[in-house]
Amino acid sequence: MSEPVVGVLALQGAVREHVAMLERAGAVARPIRRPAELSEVDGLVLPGGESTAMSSLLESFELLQPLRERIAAGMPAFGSCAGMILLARQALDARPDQHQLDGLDIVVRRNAFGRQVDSFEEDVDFAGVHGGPVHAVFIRAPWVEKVGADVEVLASVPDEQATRIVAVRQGAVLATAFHPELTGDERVHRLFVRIVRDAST
Ligand SMILES: NC(=O)CC[C@H](N)C(=O)O
Repeated sequence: MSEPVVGVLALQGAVREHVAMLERAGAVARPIRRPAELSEVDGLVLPGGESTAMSSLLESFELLQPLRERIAAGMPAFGSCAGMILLARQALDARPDQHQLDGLDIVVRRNAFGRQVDSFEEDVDFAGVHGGPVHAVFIRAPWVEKVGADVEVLASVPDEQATRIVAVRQGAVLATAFHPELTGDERVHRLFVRIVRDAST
């Protein structure tokens, strides 16, 4: 297939950075705000930002249902930070009315590292990404507290109490608690573009 078309949910958050990284990773990237635009992409990135705000914007832009349906039908999706929270089946420490897209059989905890440190950076080994560890930028990041049987853990970091899961994949859905779009290293985006290509052929 030629270059896959990958949307970036553009309601709020780090949209431009993802667009730039996707283009470097060999995709045609498009900001997405309307259901009609969503139907034209082969995959979608849900950026970091604020999951509570994004959740209510998804509803007011009438994207919540179409997005749930496309993800359930197998559209590849990649969520970073707030995007990971939205893709999860359940989010702890979230507002009770926050919407979940249910694309990943995981339970995440919002702002989980935030109790000790708001933001930090760390080099993490990332399964499926070759050429050395990925420099991970965490900004009021969630961690993954529970994973279902079909979920692959791709990266973890040590915390004061335990090792915390910070990157996962289930089928064509990928998520990181950190922001690979902020580092100039497009290897995680390349992995996602490969997932999109494989799903479309
Ligand atoms: N950098 C981020 O995306 C932070 C996520 C934010 N803490 C939230 O709950 O949505």
